[in-house]
Amino acid sequence: KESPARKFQRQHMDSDSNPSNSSSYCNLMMRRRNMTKGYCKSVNTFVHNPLVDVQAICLQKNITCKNGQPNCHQSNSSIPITDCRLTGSSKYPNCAYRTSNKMRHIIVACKGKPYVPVHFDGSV
Ligand SMILES: Nc1ncnc2c1ncn2[C@@H]1O[C@H](C(=O)NS(=O)(=O)C[C@H]2[C@@H](O)[C@H](n3ccc(=O)[nH]c3=O)O[C@@H]2CO)[C@@H](O)[C@H]1O
Repeated sequence: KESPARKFQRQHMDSDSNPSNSSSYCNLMMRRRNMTKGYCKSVNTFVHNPLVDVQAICLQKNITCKNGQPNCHQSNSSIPITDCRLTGSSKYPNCAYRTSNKMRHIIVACKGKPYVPVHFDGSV
């Protein structure tokens, strides 16, 4: 069974690539990372920093998550991300995404021992 930490890495980590402004990045990556099975995941962010840098965000002060839980943390610097957003004309199983590269502070929820990212809460 996939752990929450591994699921976060599968869904949100892409340290090896720079934010590519190729419009096919999201179409490829959403499939490759298994987020188009059964339904097209509507919004997903990939983070392009090394995993250790994203794990270090859990050491920042606690802030409230969107769901009200108190275990979120915001990166103190802005980092390169790629937001993937389903297009209106997308028809399952052909999930079509708009790819947008951004520099943002990201907000993650952390959990467990070791205390690591398990959920992407948003970016600012
Ligand atoms: N405090 C917590 N502590 C611990 N765990 C917590 C906590 N909160 C949730 N989980 C868990 O996380 C799991 C999960 O998948 N939550 S999810 O909201 O659907 C994820 C969002 C995100 O993937 C994506 N999105 C969204 C915006 C954006 O900019 N970029 C972007 O990628 O869209 C998704 C839907 O919004 C779920 O098992 C829930 O129980």
